Amino acid sequence: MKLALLLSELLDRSKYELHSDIDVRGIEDNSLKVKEGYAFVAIKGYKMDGHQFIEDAIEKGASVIFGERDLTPLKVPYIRVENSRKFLAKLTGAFYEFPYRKHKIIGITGTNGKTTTSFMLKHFLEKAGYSCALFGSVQNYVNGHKRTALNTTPSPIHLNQMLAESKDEYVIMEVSSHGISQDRVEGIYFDYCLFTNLTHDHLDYHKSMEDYFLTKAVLFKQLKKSGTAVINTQDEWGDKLKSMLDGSVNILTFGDLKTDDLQLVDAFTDCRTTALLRHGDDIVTLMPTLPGEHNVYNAALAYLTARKIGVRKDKLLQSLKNFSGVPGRFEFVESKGNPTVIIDYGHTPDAIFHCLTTGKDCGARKIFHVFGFRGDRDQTKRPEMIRISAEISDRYFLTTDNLNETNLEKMVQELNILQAENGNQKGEIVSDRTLAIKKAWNEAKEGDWIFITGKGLEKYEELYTLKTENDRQTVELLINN
Ligand SMILES: CC(=O)N[C@H]1[C@@H](OP(=O)(O)OP(=O)(O)OC[C@H]2O[C@@H](n3ccc(=O)[nH]c3=O)[C@H](O)[C@@H]2O)O[C@H](CO)[C@@H](O)[C@@H]1O[C@H](C)C(=O)N[C@@H](C)C(=O)N[C@H](CCC(=O)O)C(=O)O
Ligand SMILES: Nc1ncnc2c1ncn2[C@@H]1O[C@H](COP(=O)(O)OP(=O)(O)OP(=O)(O)O)[C@@H](O)[C@H]1O
Repeated sequence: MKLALLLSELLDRSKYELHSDIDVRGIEDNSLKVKEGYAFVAIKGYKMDGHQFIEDAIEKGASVIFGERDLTPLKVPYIRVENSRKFLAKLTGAFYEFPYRKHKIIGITGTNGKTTTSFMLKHFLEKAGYSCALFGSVQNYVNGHKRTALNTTPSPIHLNQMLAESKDEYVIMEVSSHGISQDRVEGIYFDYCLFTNLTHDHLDYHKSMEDYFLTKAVLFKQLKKSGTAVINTQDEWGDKLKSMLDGSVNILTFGDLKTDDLQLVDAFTDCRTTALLRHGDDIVTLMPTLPGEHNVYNAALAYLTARKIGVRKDKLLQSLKNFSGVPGRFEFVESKGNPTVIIDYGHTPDAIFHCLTTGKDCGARKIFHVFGFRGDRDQTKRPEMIRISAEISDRYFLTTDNLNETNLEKMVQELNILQAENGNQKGEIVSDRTLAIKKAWNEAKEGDWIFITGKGLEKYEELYTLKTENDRQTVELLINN
């Protein structure tokens, strides 16, 4: 594509008219991936500064460079832009001819429940006959095919590539706060934006809950004029979001007040929570196949959105019965005569609270809990997670999750301090995750429930004693021995 055409909607003509005829064959922000004729956008990142790799990009064949710094003339044209991240997203959108415009776009944000709500909504829409792409943390789905997901919200290059390839009528995407703050969805306008909840997480990145909230709120500024915000107002931040948006966009709310569009009237909590809801003048009984009141909230948001899209109530209730769950979210591993094991991705205080409480509601005799913390990630949530586990479970094992840049000795030292300050005598530190699971397995009896939280079905990144690849495989090994 000629540079002039590519930039016509993005920059003032004076910035590029001398180079209008340059042919741009692709776009990259990673010099290692640049090919002949590509545009390279230099981004100042968290670890590195892309401006350092400009020469590298030129050597690989870049035909034009964009960046934020004033630079001495280069071998190829250099165009300075205000904000490289925003520009990369807009440039990629233009390169793929604004592919979001071909689809109905649904963005889901919030601390917990994005993946579950997105899977439920995809299921609802597909059962109603719509084709549906999904971009999220478990996997991406495009034109009915699965692809590996590297980030919850893909980079703008990957995102626009997938939007361009997708022939799906609807595209559902999980939008993380990192994705929003790094402008990965810049230039994309949404038909629906959903807000699940906001609780303690990512305060290593956002510094305060207010800052975290304001980042999430940015997504709702990208609603189309005809778009709708679907908000869980039971959550205090959801309520705040509603007040912030009131009068500026269409809003639908799920909550426990008469003024809510979908009102939670009652919830009967046993293993499969049944919820009685009022939708306008209609009474709806939701019974998600996934246990827990939190999954009623997820199902309610998906239901409200699908109804607004036009799917009939009876179709939705019928398809909810066939929902087969989400990989690694309250995933049962059951075997005769053994304890029940639940593998769950929960890695926030609120998530483990909901998970363990659901175990109690399901009639677990004793609750065993195996969990750890990601190295280099929000350390302020750790004490609360231990306090919740110590209060609800009968026995808990603190172990390792992905260590990232932290070394094992340092993590174990931290676990010891955290346990001494926040735990109780029910807790024990077993740093090898597979051995922690084994210990829980050996102590628990039939009728007890073992919760292994934090990783879902993610692959282990550390080397452990049992040579398994994830929590599920570890449990299966123990069952079969
Ligand atoms: C801290 C963080 O979020 N980093 C994200 C960010 O990377 P960055 O821009 O800071 O990259 P950097 O390594 O500093 O490099 C700067 C620039 O130099 C370029 N470079 C680098 C080396 C080189 O040789 N040549 C070169 O050109 C890089 O391509 C980049 O453009 O932008 C990248 C592209 O969009 C992301 O892939 C990357 O996500 C990393 C991998 C990550 O793990 N992020 C996590 C925290 C994240 O985003 N998580 C959320 C979900 C959170 C949740 O809900 O749990 C998500 O949406 O996935
Ligand atoms: N509505 C909810 N409220 C509180 N906790 C929830 C809710 N939904 C799910 N959870 C818990 O959070 C965990 C992660 O759920 P899910 O993957 O759906 O959320 P997510 O927002 O995609 O998370 P992440 O951003 O970490 O990928 C679940 O395994 C469960 O323990």
